[in-house]
Amino acid sequence: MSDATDDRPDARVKVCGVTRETDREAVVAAGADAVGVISDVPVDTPREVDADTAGDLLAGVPPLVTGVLVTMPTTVEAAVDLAATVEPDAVQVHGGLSPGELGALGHRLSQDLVVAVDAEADDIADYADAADALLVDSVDAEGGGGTGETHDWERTREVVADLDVPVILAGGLTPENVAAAVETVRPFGVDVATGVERVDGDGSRVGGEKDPETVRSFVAAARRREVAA
Ligand SMILES: O=C(O)c1ccccc1N[C@@H]1O[C@H](COP(=O)(O)O)[C@@H](O)[C@H]1O
Repeated sequence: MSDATDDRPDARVKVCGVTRETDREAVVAAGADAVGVISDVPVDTPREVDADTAGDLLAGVPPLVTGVLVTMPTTVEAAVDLAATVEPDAVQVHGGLSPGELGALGHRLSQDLVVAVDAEADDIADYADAADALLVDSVDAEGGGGTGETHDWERTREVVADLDVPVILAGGLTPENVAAAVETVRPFGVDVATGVERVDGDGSRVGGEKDPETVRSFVAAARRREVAA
C-alpha cells in the first residue's frame, strides 16, 4: 500500500473517546500518535469520563504519544481549570467559545490548543489564529463531535488549502474510508471515535469501547500500510 513515489506525507492519527485502560493500551500498541479522552461535555455520549478518570487515563499515555483532553467549556476559566486537573499534553475544544475567547484560552494554557470547527461553517478561517491546530469535524447542533457522520471532503480540501494552521480531519472516519479521506483532503492528521468501536454480534455498536483489531486497521489505513499479521 505504501508508495515511495507518492508525495503525500503520512497523516498523524488520533484515536478519541478512550474510556478504559485496555483501550488506551490498544490504541498505543496500534501506533496512534495521539489518544483522546472526553470530559465535561453537555452532549449525551458513551465516551465521556469524569475529570479524575480522564487524568488517570492520560497519565498512562507513554512518552512520544500525545494525550489529548477533549471538552466543551462554556467559559475560558472552566477549560483552564479542567486542564489543570487532567494535565493533558493538548486540549481540544468543541462548542461555543468565540475566536476571541479561544485566543484568551490559548494564552492561559501551557498546552497546545486544538479548536474543533463545523466543517459546514463559513467562518472556519476566523478560528485559525486562535488555534495551534484546527479540527474540522461533522458536528451536532451543540457543536459536539462523535457524530459518526462524514462531510463534504472536497469542500474541506479547499478550506485546508487556504489555511496556515495544521488541520485535523474528523467525522465518520473508518478503516474503510480513511485512506480516501486523506487522499482527498491531505490533512495534517485524522481523528476517529465511533469508527473504531466494538460492534456486537447483532451489528449494534458498543459505544465507548474500542475494538483493537479495528483500531489497528484504522491506523494502518490512514498511513496506507498493510496491517501486520
Ligand atoms: O465523541 C464524542 O462523543 C464527542 C463528544 C463531544 C465532543 C467531541 C466528541 N468527539 C470528537 O469528534 C470526533 C469525530 O467523531 P466520530 O469519529 O465522527 O465519531 C472524535 O474523534 C472526537 O474528537
